Amino acid sequence: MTTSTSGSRIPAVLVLEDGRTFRGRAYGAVGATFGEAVFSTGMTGYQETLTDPSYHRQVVVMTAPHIGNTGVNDEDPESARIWVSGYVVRDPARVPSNWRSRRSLDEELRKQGVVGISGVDTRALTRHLRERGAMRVGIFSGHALPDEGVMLAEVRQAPEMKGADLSAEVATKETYVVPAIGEKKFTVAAIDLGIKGMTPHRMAERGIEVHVLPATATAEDVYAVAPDGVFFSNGPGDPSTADHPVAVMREVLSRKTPLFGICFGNQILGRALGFGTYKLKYGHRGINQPVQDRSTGKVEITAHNHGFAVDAPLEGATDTPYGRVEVSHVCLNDNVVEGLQLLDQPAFSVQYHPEAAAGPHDAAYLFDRFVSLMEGQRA
Ligand SMILES: NC(=O)CC[C@H](N)C(=O)O
Repeated sequence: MTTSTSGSRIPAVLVLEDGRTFRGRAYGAVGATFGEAVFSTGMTGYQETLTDPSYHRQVVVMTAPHIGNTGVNDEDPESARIWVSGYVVRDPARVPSNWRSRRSLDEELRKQGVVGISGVDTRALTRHLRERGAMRVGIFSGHALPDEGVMLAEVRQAPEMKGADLSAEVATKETYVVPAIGEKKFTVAAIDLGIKGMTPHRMAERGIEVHVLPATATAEDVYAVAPDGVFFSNGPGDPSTADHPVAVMREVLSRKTPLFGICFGNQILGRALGFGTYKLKYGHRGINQPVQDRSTGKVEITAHNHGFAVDAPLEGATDTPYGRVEVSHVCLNDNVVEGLQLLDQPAFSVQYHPEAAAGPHDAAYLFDRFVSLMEGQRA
């Protein structure tokens, strides 16, 4: 039997920056942590969520009440470590059960020093965040907790997500290559702004050799790999700070190289084309978000993790220095822009996660569209 904090008696308290508090018990590491409080509606896929670098500096609240049921395996992580800065659950599994499970989730959180809290009414907390918006939060655990006023002051001193430039903190420092599976058909330069492991894998499955470059890569670095296409990844932080990738993308657009972006990559395309980005009240996070592909009219259920969005006109084409652009995808819950498609050159992006880790596979066709753009360029 592994020791577990899921039955822990160590007190913990969650303090929101507006002064609301929730009491519970320590889960994972014991200590104090800070971040932006956000909620995820995924019923499964907690390992993918925890290890998605886009969650850097966020404290994730799980709306699904039972977390940890399938333990922790060695196959599902999306990167080499847990990135969330804190984790909030209602009722952690006392005994994980799955053929792939190697250890319990609370053990893994402790091993990686991630402070969490359990026994919280995560529905009430989520409703609060939905009404008031995402905000800073602290989790404090231990037998001798500071006064509430002290904790609140610490929460209010933590950095905000708005204005945060975080890609370089999570991205690879060195270029690495993910080989094509089977016959190699294309080379893609992928700018790592916080890339999830499944993304190059989805490309590799389609015969693409993926050169994953650091967030600081220049256009020269990109073209040094002689790419058939260029990809801009997901990543943490505020897209309004991403001036360097925006400049690199403009170079790619001016050369008309096939281009695909996911999530942060979509926001960077928006900015490269001259649109603004803004912070959503509480964002989209989970694996059950309905999106419409306006080119086919089809509705897909998709995985999301974004707190910012592109401010582009939903109807009609907009003229940009790189030709006309249309909003290709919209979220059916709130009409947020979920994709951009250039009409006069081979470039597009989506705000959500076709790599589906975790999440439904409805949007896998987007990787095929990227392949078609690269084929079209060769024809
Ligand atoms: N998953 C992502 O790429 C997120 C993009 C950006 N950090 C946001 O919150 O909107």
